[in-house]
Amino acid sequence: MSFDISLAKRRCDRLIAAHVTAGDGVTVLFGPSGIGKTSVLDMVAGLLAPDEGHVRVHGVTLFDSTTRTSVPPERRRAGYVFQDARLFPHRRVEANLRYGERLAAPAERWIDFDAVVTLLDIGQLLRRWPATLSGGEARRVAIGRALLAAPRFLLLDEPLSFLDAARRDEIARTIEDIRDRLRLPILMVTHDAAEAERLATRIVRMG
Ligand SMILES: Nc1ncnc2c1ncn2[C@@H]1O[C@H](COP(=O)(O)OP(=O)(O)OP(=O)(O)O)[C@@H](O)[C@H]1O
Repeated sequence: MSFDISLAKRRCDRLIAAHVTAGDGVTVLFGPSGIGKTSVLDMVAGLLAPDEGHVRVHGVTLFDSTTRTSVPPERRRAGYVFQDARLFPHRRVEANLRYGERLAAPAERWIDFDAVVTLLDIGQLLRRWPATLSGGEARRVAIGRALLAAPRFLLLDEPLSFLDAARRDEIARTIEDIRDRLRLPILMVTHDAAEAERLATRIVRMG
């Protein structure tokens, strides 16, 4: 089982709850804006504390309220790609990627710099500053930085939002490549039904 997640949290008078049991591939959390999809990714990553529940990935417990287990975020081996890329603005693309690489213990690395650059087709961007990148380019670099940190799973928050049709297709193909070639389990959030249909191995509806 890739993901075994059951979480609940009260936030601003809203009860956020998610139940996911999923094998390999892309698991899409689908639901309307404000239902708590990003909050669920934050809880899986360890950035937000659930009120109760558990998070297990590949059988490893990352959080369990009954045993008061909570693995710190930096030890969860999550590759979290935020909706707004969050590249370091004062580092060139290559330095952003190298930052991810340095987060991975050498023994845990399963993909190297050149393979990531090829997979994401970002070789021509390495000397550029983040401020000069298009939305789609910035997102590809953010995915690359996440992969270089040797994650055991990826968390993608609205990876196709705010892009034109051609760029959306590009990122969608990248996600399909990661799903099919790297075989990395992906938990992805979207409120777009077509996006969910295209990429999902399974869809978990919230709300
Ligand atoms: N930092 C915060 N502090 C308190 N409440 C928050 C915070 N961030 C989000 N919320 C609330 O938690 C609820 C879920 O928000 P969340 O962003 O997880 O939803 P979402 O489904 O991802 O929405 P969207 O698709 O608009 O990003 C909302 O009611 C929101 O107002």
